[in-house]
Order: sequence, then C-alpha cells, then structure tokens
Amino acid sequence: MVSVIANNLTKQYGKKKDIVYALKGVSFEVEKGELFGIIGPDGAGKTSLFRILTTLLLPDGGTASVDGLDVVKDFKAIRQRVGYMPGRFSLYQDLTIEENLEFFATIFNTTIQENYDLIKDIYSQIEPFKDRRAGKLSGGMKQKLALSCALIHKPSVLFLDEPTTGVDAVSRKEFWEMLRSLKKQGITILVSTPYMDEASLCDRVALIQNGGILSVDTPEGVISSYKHPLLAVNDGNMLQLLNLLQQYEGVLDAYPFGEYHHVVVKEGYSESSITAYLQQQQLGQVEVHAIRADIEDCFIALMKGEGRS
Ligand SMILES: Nc1ncnc2c1ncn2[C@@H]1O[C@H](COP(=O)(O)OP(=O)(O)OP(=O)(O)O)[C@@H](O)[C@H]1O
Repeated sequence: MVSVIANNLTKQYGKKKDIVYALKGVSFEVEKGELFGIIGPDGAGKTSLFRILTTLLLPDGGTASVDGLDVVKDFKAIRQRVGYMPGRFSLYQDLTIEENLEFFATIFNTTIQENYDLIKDIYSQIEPFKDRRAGKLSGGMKQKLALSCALIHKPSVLFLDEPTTGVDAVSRKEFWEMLRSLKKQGITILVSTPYMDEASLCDRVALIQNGGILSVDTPEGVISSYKHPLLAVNDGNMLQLLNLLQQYEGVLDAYPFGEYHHVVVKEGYSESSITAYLQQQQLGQVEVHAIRADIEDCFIALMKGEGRS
C-alpha cells in the first residue's frame, strides 16, 4: 500500500531575475511502513519538499498525497495524521521538557498518558530531566524531545527534516536505532539528510540535487548500478597525488575519501596502468588497490552526472 505520492512537484521562490527553482518536477512513492531517505546537499530542496508534503507550503505545480489525501484539498485531515520534525528545533526553549510535550499533546487533543507507549523508549531517556528547560538541553536530548513531540499524537507518517544535522556521532547512531524501532510499529518515515553514509540505514533512498531527483532505489540497488572500476590510492603527498590523478587520461574522476583518494577509472585502464603512471611521476610510496564502490561513491558519481546507472 502506498503512503506518500509526490507527482511532478514544482516550487519556485522569488521573481524574474531572482527566481530560484527549488523543486523541478519531483516524483516518487513511499510504501506504508517504509523508512525512506531523501539524501541531498544544502539547498537541494529537501525542506521545500517536506513543507509541501506536510501542507505547510503550497506547490506551484504537480500533486502530492499522504495516506490517499491531497496535500492541498485535504490539508486539515493530513495535519491530524502526520508528525513533522523541522530541521531547526521546533521546541519552545523557555518551556521544560514535560511542558513542551504537553503543549504538543494538547494541540492535537490528546495527552502524554494516552500515547505514552509509542514514545516510551525515546521519552524515558529524557524523562528524568523533565523539569529542565528545552533551551538548556544538549543537542541529542533536544532531538529526542523533538521526536517525542512529533510522535505524541500517534501519526501514521513521520517527516523528519535533517534530524541528525549537527548532532554528535553517538547520538546520530542512537537516533537511527530509534527510527528502526518506530518503523517496527508500522509508522511510515520520511527522513532527509545531507549525510550520504546514512543512506544505507534506509529501506530506500531518493537522491536529490538542485531540485531534481537523480535516483530512487534501495541502498543495494544504488550500489549495484555502479559500473566503473574503482581504486583506492594513497601516497605521502596526497595533494600532489590528487592533482596527478586528475590529470591522467585514464581517470574519470578522483576525489579524497578518508585516508585515500578514490579513483574512478575509464574502461581499458586498470590498477596496473594507474600504478605504472604514478611510478613514472616518481611518487614515493604509492599504494593502489581495487575496491568495491560504497553508497557514497555512487552518489558522488550520480551528482557529478557521470550516469553510472
Ligand atoms: N523562502 C525562500 N525564498 C527564497 N528562496 C528560498 C526560500 N526557501 C528556500 N529557498 C531556496 O530554495 C532552494 C531549496 O531550499 P530548501 O531549503 O528547500 O533546500 P534544503 O535541501 O532543505 O537545503 P537546506 O538544508 O540548506 O535548507 C535553495 O536554493 C534555497 O536558497
């Protein structure tokens, strides 16, 4: 069963010379109970898309529905059944943890007690500090409270806009574990993130750039569509190495990746031809080995328009 449909959505801001095309015909479908990632850099259009799907912004073109309800005509009904955690924290800084949660429960005509089971795993981690003001919480605690507030009215679809941006690595990991357990309760989750490594934690992902969707697939599907040979190359002087690699005719692309440079090699070139080339350039300790592309390599290729699929 389909939960969310975006059909050729467009959105623009400004006029004439200053016009910005934030969404340029975005289409995808999300199944009920899916954990669906929208991955894209800053300015890609993620927030505009989420604001349209949660009925906070009107699209300029196209249609969209949530649980079969139209985002324009049925906005009131949609607001009752979606949970939205905006990118910047939506909490009232001067209210305590408990007061924030009570506030969100009240506007949806419910109580903390009524839906406690749904938020228990998340809320119980911050409940010991329930009298602390939201403004005094750490990033990870704010994130847990914001998620509890987005869940308190038992939504069927949850929209999380960049929930892990600016959050430390441990809290990020915990957050994804919380999403996995929410998914088990049958909630459809759309989550946006600029972190490509988070894509592998989703059931399916849409890669968005400059207001357009580049790919919608499972993480495994994205990886298996990658066709070119890929090498990891390392040397004492990484900057010089990168320049040399980028100049070589057999190289399609080379970019820093952790301790290595990843090198996308043209058809007909191999590990040995790259090694021979680098030795000719009199580099000292070059290490070259073939690797399997991971999801970040695939996204980099798609974003650079090299059409791996
Ligand atoms: N109210 C607005 N007026 C003018 N331009 C806007 C407005 N809101 C967004 N934009 C522009 O539309 C484009 C898409 O922005 P959007 O916020 O949807 O993307 P995003 O992927 O969420 O990025 P970010 O994480 O930076 O918010 C950007 O170029 C942005 O500058």
